[in-house]
Order: sequence, then C-alpha cells, then structure tokens
Amino acid sequence: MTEKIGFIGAGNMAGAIINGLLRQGVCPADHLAVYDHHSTHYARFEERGVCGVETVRQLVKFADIIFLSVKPQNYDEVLQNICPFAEGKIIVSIAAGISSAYIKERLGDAAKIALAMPNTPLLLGEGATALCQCSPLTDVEYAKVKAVFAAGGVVQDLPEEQMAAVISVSGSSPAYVYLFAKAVIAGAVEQGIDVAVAKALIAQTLIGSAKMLTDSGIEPDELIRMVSSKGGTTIAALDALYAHGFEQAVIDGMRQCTRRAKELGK
Ligand SMILES: NC(=O)C1=CN([C@@H]2O[C@H](COP(=O)(O)OP(=O)(O)OC[C@H]3O[C@@H](n4cnc5c(N)ncnc54)[C@H](O)[C@@H]3O)[C@@H](O)[C@H]2O)C=CC1
Ligand SMILES: O=C(O)[C@@H]1CCC=N1
Repeated sequence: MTEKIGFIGAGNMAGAIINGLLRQGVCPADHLAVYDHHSTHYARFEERGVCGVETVRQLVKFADIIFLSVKPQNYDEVLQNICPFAEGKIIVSIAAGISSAYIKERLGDAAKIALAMPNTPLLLGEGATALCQCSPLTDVEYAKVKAVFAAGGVVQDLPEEQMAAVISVSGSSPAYVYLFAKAVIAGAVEQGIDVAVAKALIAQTLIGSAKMLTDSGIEPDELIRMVSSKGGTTIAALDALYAHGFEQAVIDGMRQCTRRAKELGK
C-alpha cells in the first residue's frame, strides 16, 4: 500500500491496527504516524519506527487515511481540531456509536468516511472487524481501508444502520468470552484443578470450538448436540446453564451494549 496512514489517539486500538499493518508488511513503518495529546504514549510506536508527531496539523498533512482512534467522548474535540486541514482525506472512525452523520455535521457533507468496529484480538492478527462504506467514499478508497483491517484478521461489510448493534457481536464480545473463560477457570479451581492447567485447557477449547464454527460447516445447535451424550454430563451442565438463563443473560448484555452505543453517539 502506498498511502500514508495517520492515527489520532495512540492507544490500544491504534497499536493493534498498526501491529497488523507492520506484521503483514502492508506498508512500511515510515508510512505510519500517530498523534496523541499525551506524547508519553509514543514510545511503543517509535520503537517500531512509527513516528509520533507533535501536532494534529502535522498528522493530518502527513496522512492520506486518518484513523480517529480516540474515545467517542473525545470525537467533538478531535473533529474540531482536524476540520481546517481534513479536506479530501479518508477518515476512518473506530468509535462506538459515532455515525457518519455525526462526522459530516462537523467536517461537512463531502467528508469521505468509513466506519469500523474492530476488536482487540486484532493485536494478534485474529481480529474481527465490521466495516461500513459511507457515501461519497469510493469503492477504491474503501478497498484501501479494508486492506488495513484485513491485515489484522477477518473483515465483514455492514450497512451503517447495523454498526451500533454489531458492537455487541464483535467489538465488545471478547469481554464476554473472557468472562466465560474466567468462570470456567474458577469452576475448575473449585474442583481442585490447577489454574494454569485450567486456563490452557479452556483457551484451547475456545480456539477449537471457534474453528468448529468456522470450518466444520455444522450449525451451532448440531455442534451442541454432538457434545451432548444422552443422559450424560453435558446435558447436566446445559440444564443448569439454561435454568440460570445463560442465553437470555447474553442477549440482554448485547441489548445493553447497543443501548450504550446509541447514547455515546448523541
Ligand atoms: N478497546 C476495544 O476493544 C475497542 C475500542 N474501540 C474504539 O476505539 C477507540 C479507542 O479505544 P482504545 O484504543 O481502547 O482507547 P485508548 O484509551 O487506549 O486510546 C485512546 C487514546 O486517545 C488519546 N486521546 C484522547 N483524546 C485525544 C485528543 N483530543 N487528541 C489526541 N489524542 C487523544 C488518549 O490519550 C489515548 O492514548 C474508542 O472510540 C473505542 O470505542 C473499537 C473497538 C474495540
Ligand atoms: O467498550 C467500548 O466502548 C469499546 C467499544 C467496543 C469495545 N470497546
């Protein structure tokens, strides 16, 4: 990729996206730059050859594609700061709940925007990103943004009206997966199993189960059935989980996630 890519906000997600780009050799480090109002955050970028610039103006001048990798609460300030220099640049928002209308209200209707919802496994090249092309971003420009996220994992195209809801599916959901893993580890320890052994076993179980979902072509209900021997242990476990409203708890958590995303975007 020949474009220069800048990140406003040198935090976790900027780090994860840059990792993917460098690991896959999508662009050289000198085509990347970060700006953060805390320059103390630059060290981990600079040690990989990515420049930390002093002003937001320098960042915007440098970059063809600008990732807004700050919290939704900081968007107003950042959009105000980049507005005088951002004409013609591709703007990528990764923030929960921020819509293209919100950005266009601040940068103008001609702003070329892609909305992305990545997740933290991007750090290891195992990310899942929902991506949305907003008019007037062209197909060629959108493909460039897509290539950035594809360097860090799987990308799915989504219409804008689903971008808030998808946070509950892939943006926030690593946290529920870790919570589940934590509960399994606690249940193992309670039964006398060593914590490190339990962690290794549940982690590989999550990887293996995820691969069954992606590679076996078998639907979740059938995968559950394949584990559940008649009168056996899995059914005993599932009965207890159903009795505790396990599925409903997850679905309710997802609803709360989307509710909060909509609140943040206001
Ligand atoms: N952490 C996650 O799992 C995911 C986060 N996101 C989104 O990514 C965005 C960034 O999240 P993280 O990287 O986790 O946050 P973070 O807190 O690690 O990084 C945000 C960075 O922005 C900087 N910052 C704040 N205001 C600034 C300003 N006005 N100018 C320049 N820099 C400024 C902060 O100093 C910080 O370094 C958020 O909008 C979040 O919704 C999206 C998907 C997943
Ligand atoms: O919790 C948040 O708001 C962000 C968005 C998705 C994951 N983390």
